[in-house]
Amino acid sequence: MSAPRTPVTVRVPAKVNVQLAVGAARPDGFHDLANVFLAVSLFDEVTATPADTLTVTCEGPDADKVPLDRTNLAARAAEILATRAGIEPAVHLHIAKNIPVAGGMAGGSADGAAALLACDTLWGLNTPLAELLDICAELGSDVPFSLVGGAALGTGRGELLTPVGAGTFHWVFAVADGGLSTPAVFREFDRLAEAAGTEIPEPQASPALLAALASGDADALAAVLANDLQPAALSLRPQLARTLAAGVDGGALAALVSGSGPTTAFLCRDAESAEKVAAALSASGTCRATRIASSPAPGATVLPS
Ligand SMILES: C[C@](O)(CO)[C@H](O)COP(=O)(O)OP(=O)(O)OC[C@H]1O[C@@H](n2ccc(N)nc2=O)[C@H](O)[C@@H]1O
Ligand SMILES: Nc1ncnc2c1ncn2[C@@H]1O[C@H](COP(=O)(O)OP(=O)(O)OP(=O)(O)O)[C@@H](O)[C@H]1O
Repeated sequence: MSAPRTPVTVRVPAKVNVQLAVGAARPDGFHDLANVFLAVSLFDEVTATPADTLTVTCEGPDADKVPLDRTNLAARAAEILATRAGIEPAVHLHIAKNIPVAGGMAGGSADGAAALLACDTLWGLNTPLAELLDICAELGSDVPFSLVGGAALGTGRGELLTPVGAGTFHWVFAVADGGLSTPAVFREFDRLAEAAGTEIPEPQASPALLAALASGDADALAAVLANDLQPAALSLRPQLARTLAAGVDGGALAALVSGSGPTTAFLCRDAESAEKVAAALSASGTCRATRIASSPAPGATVLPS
């Protein structure tokens, strides 16, 4: 067990949920999900450097919206890992943030998973993957997927992962002004369901969606994309409907809210079409910025030093 003295940098992807089926609220406040995660090629990087105490810094266009105290998921990951190993979390964590903050793309979760892997490597712990995944689940429902990446079905509250097949797809993401709180979107989902008075069915992964995802057929996937949180996100942020429409008018095969939003995701036929959709979204004035990405992307990865 020898710990490298040089800094360790981990690259970690954002996610989009191509199916997000949400069940009724559980007694613990969480919702059971059938959550088909897809990692996309928008990345944060977390660098762990030996230090006297645990500190966090962040750079990037949204850096001012990222907490630098112990509530940062990267700091929490380092603390939990150090406590389990019986050592001090003597590390400086620097986050190069490219994933939209509070955007429904699991940016904080990504940094938690990246910091965990970076610290595990820096401290030479070689923690087994199953144990790393347990720590990820303790950090948040999306964090296990950020560690493994690719494409996976998440059940339970989203933390129990089964890998699924995925061909290549091209995406545009429209970044909105301001974020949406994930708990607030789930609460709005509950409120809308109660107002509608309908029974919420058990969440089930769609066989048609899994087949379309595996085939790499963008038209087939476009026909079955589904996010049960979308009505709740639109209820809290009605102007997102204009962004969704602008992307479809601009040539996207399909549009949906990414996870709990407010980032919107546009599935495109190919890389060339994605450029055109991004330009149309920018010209529409209905979003703050656009990002082009492809999927699937690898999970948290240590970069060569
Ligand atoms: C919307 C998604 O991003 C889809 O992947 C996730 O379900 C959210 O995952 P996350 O941000 O990691 O969420 P967590 O940190 O685990 O939980 C934050 C809050 O979101 C709500 N929450 C989250 C996950 C879940 N399956 N049911 C929930 O109701 C709960 O109010 C919870 O207190
Ligand atoms: N490393 C981090 N990066 C960004 N936000 C963080 C981080 N750590 C903690 N947070 C807090 O988490 C909140 C949600 O941020 P995040 O970017 O993870 O949202 P999200 O992408 O909507 O999450 P999800 O898709 O998992 O629901 C932020 O408003 C911030 O207060």
